[in-house]
Amino acid sequence: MDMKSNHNGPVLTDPPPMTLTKSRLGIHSSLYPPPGVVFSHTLFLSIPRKKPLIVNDVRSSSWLDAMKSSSPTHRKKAKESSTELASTDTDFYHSWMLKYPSALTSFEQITNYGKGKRIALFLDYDGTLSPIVDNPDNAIMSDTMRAAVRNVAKYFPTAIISGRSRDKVYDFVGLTELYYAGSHGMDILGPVRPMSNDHLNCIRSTDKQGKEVNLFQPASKFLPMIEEVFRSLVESTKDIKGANVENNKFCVSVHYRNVDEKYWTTIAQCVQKTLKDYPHLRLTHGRKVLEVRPVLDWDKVIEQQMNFYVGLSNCDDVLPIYVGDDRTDEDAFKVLREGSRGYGILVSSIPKESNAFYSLRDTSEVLEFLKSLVGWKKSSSL
Ligand SMILES: O=P(O)(O)OC[C@H]1O[C@H](O[C@H]2O[C@H](CO)[C@@H](O)[C@H](O)[C@H]2O)[C@H](O)[C@@H](O)[C@@H]1O
Repeated sequence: MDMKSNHNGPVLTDPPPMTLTKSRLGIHSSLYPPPGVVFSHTLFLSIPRKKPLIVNDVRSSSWLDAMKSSSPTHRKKAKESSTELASTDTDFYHSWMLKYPSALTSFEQITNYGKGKRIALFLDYDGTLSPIVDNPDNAIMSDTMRAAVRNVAKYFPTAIISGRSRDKVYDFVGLTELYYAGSHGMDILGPVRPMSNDHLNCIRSTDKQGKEVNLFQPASKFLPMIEEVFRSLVESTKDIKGANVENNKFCVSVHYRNVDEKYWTTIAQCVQKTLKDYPHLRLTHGRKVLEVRPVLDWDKVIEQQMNFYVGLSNCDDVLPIYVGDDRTDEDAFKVLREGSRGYGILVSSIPKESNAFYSLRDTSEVLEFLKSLVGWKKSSSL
């Protein structure tokens, strides 16, 4: 595992991603040249390397820079929602949108590509379906958004992908007709299909309603380690006012949104100290959150997720659309972009570099986009 410093600060990375092909995604589109490579059914869980983890010293400015840039501040957010946006900010946003056009104004272009294909929707939860709030337990989804998600799922296979534990995100969304992927895709529950997902090393299980389901947990052996790390981080951060450690089953979130900025280094030091004892875990940055997760080949995890939902048969006609706001969603955007396979849509009210194709400003635009998809589907099937 290498330690790489980029403009976002230090991120512990997995081995360099293998070249992605459409056939590796297992779902092809006639929009792009045919791959000519046969999809392999191998299980992709990579074995963590024994090499000791090298973590950059948290006192280096890159850690703090990454932490500071991980989400707009309250002041910035207030300004963004104001109708009196400074004209320079507006200009900056509009020039950024030339690179990441609005998925609403480009809707016709997206649906033109989607004609004759099955659109599969992947929706992030926090910041995409529910607005970012100070307390993670209060990230409630509006009834209007729930109705829109329920509606869209009638027409397109729809999955909620979250960094949270699967149970927690299910409790927030509460729709049985969806697929749920918790812990950034390390915990997926889905229906049993004919020609099942056996090649993905799924196990049969039953859901809360007692229905038979497929369960995909590529990081199950990390469970005791994550539990241990969770307890250790709760203990080491207990005296930092505002710090909140969330157990997301196969990963742990250390929130610093409510911590005074002068203690951010202390938070980072706690995480760094813990990670030193666990070379098979890595750190990623989210929105005012440090996330500890297993070292896995993330391209493969994402690839498998997509195969899990859409299946491998008749997959040439699938167009995946992934909507998300976070740095962790970038992994999925990258897989879609590099495989020239589908569209990433970044939800952001501030300009930022992304692997997405399109953008939406906030959750209200996500709502509008979902409604538009339903409207388009209804009118096209008349
Ligand atoms: O993949 P996601 O569904 O976007 O999950 C990513 C993290 O989301 C949550 O944290 C974020 O949202 C909170 C509520 O709005 C906010 O308080 C926090 O600052 C954000 O980072 C969740 O609590 C984390 O566990 C997820 O990893």
